[in-house]
Amino acid sequence: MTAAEIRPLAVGEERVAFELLGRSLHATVTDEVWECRAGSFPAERRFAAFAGGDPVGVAGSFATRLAVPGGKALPAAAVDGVGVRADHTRRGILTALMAAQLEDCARRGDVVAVLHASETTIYGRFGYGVATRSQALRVTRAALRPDAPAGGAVRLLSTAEARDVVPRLYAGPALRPGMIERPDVWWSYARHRLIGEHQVAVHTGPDGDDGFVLYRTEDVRTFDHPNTGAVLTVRDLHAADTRALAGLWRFLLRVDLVSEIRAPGRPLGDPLRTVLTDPRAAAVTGLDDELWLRLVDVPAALAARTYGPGEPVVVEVSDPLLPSNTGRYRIGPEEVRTTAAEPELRMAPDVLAMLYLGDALPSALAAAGRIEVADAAALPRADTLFPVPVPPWCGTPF
Ligand SMILES: CC(=O)SCCNC(=O)CCNC(=O)[C@H](O)C(C)(C)COP(=O)(O)OP(=O)(O)OC[C@H]1O[C@@H](n2cnc3c(N)ncnc32)[C@H](O)[C@@H]1OP(=O)(O)O
Repeated sequence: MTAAEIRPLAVGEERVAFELLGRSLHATVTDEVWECRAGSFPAERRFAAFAGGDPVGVAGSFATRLAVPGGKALPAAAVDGVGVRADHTRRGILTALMAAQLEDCARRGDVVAVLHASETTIYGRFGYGVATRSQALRVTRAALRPDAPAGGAVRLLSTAEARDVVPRLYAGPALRPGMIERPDVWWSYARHRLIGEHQVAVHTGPDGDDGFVLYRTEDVRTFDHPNTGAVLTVRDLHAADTRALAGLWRFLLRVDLVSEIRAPGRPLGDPLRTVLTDPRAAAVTGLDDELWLRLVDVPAALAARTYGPGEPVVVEVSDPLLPSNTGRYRIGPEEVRTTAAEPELRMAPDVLAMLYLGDALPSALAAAGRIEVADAAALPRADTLFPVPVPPWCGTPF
């Protein structure tokens, strides 16, 4: 238990809370930084811990929607800005903030909460599980196949144009499970940092603008290596289809004086390799957990997604943090309902979250000891119900 007082952040306390957050993340908050960030750090939806009148911990969220398998977009809390002052850590402050925040999310009607974790050992205990993963690509000496989709045009935008065009072009949840809407509060900072600090190119296909990429280049020449090309880093790339994706990569690969393109945070199964003459020219250099998911309203979340064909399974969930989720659910392609039937599989909320967007396979989690199997016949059924054809991916930092 913590001795700190946990309460909603009040209007007027935003900057002092943001400075505390900055210190916990080893960042300095100058007037200039605050000017860029103030719009993305409202008091609303933010909880703080106070000790001796000073804020010593903070955790916030913004309202968004998360795409789930089948095409629905659910009300979601995107959790951000979590930090505890270094002289108050490991006293239960985060635990108290997370409890207050989850209760608040439930009250507001958020069906799920999502976050990106600074460290992977923190959030499982609060019911968050890894629901999407991403890969980092390193592209060198690559060229597109002659039969790769073509025909579109790419143009570079000025920063002012990009601030207007890119938010309208981002299609978000319409594209893929795991993606979220980017509300104004998100764009408020992204307009400064993401757009302001990157080159922005837009792809136009037969039906108009259908993709964009934000990238920056870094001059890595040295005295000993004066002819080394720059490193181009892709920061945000979204394309409506493979034609737009190929068009944007065709453009990137033609930027002069570049020796290497780095593309972190790309989806698993990115079609890039399929349109290159040499798939190995796009090497996978990293595999990361991406979006962490927490089902805030388990029955509503389970009912909102679609499932693969097959017989239902009975899953028992125990959720000490949000006890109304505790129960037995009969999950099948026709319907999801609570049941009194004996459970076939038992799992904690973080494990259900890992299955929910289709990223993890039930039998793999059972083999790892994360799912308690009461009836082994249920596992192959669960393996056909939960997975999805295209790996889920978020693609939005927050
Ligand atoms: C969504 C985001 O914003 S991610 C950014 C998160 N913020 C940061 O990483 C900033 C730097 N770190 C911090 O501010 C703090 O260490 C926090 C917020 C991560 C944790 O805050 P604390 O108040 O110390 O957490 P709290 O005391 O409630 O710990 C709860 C449990 O989690 C464990 N834990 C907390 N942080 C960590 C960590 N970084 N690594 C491993 N375990 C951790 C604690 O040991 C404790 O375990 P126990 O219950 O078995 O004893």
